[in-house]
Amino acid sequence: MTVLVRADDVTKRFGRFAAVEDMSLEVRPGEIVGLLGSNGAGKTTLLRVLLGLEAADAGRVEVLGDPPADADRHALGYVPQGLGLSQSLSVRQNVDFMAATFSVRHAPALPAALQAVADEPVGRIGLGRQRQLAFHCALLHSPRLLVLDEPTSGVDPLARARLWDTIHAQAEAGTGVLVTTHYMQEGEQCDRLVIMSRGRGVARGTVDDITASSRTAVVRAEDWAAAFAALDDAELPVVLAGRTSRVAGTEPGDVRAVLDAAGVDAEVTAEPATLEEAMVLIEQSSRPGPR
Ligand SMILES: Nc1ncnc2c1ncn2[C@@H]1O[C@H](COP(=O)(O)OP(=O)(O)OP(=O)(O)O)[C@@H](O)[C@H]1O
Repeated sequence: MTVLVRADDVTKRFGRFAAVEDMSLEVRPGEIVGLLGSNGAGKTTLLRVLLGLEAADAGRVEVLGDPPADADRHALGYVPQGLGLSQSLSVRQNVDFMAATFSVRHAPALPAALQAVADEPVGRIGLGRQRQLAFHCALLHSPRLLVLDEPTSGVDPLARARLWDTIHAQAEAGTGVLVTTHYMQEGEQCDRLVIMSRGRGVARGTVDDITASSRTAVVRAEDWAAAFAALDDAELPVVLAGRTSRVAGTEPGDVRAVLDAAGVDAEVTAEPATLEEAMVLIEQSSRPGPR
């Protein structure tokens, strides 16, 4: 099957600092690939290299079989973190501008929420609608590959769900989607994930692949506050989920020993880690050790 975008061992440096190092990934038609990682992991830089907005210092990138600089722009839709809209132009003028850029003769109708503010300058409409507009503009020319950099950051849960409906509809129609996100619930909506840490790819696969090797000790106690306090005092990486304490990457036996020493009666079981817990464990284990 066609590969829409492929990166092989890509490195991008700013001065001596490698923002992206030996990164490889590919996106095929109809799949949603999530690029996850903490702030500064290198996600945006990698997207910019894939789109030809930054030149790689090493490695190879192909967009529909061509180097990014020669890639057919009509095949690409991009929603950057900053949205790329003209703030002083109205909603309708932004759409007209993008339609003209891509020679789109029959632009799809504006969604109702944008129709209501069609003549407002973009700088005066809310962030949720601005994101919706950026999506609308990126999709005007029916791209084969959609690249989204934190597309739902700062929007309310309902607007986020709607944007994800659009992403799924695009993928179902055959568009390949590469999306960065900080929200783990969004990671769970992707077909595959690539996790970056300090510029490198540190894990990849489906959510199940990524969480499979990580376990969490789960503590249920009548005196849940005492259980949490004992585990926290022992400096275990404990978090509260309702009245249950979760200690990712820690053996139940070690957790039980702490609770026994503190005289807290509790049931301790091992469960699969959530994606968020697995991410924290992956991030910790990929940290360089003390020199
Ligand atoms: N033009 C640049 N010049 C120098 N350093 C840069 C430049 N662009 C990015 N960096 C650095 O490269 C690293 C990766 O940045 P990048 O924006 O790619 O990370 P990110 O994973 O997208 O982070 P975030 O989730 O916060 O957007 C950061 O340390 C950043 O400061």
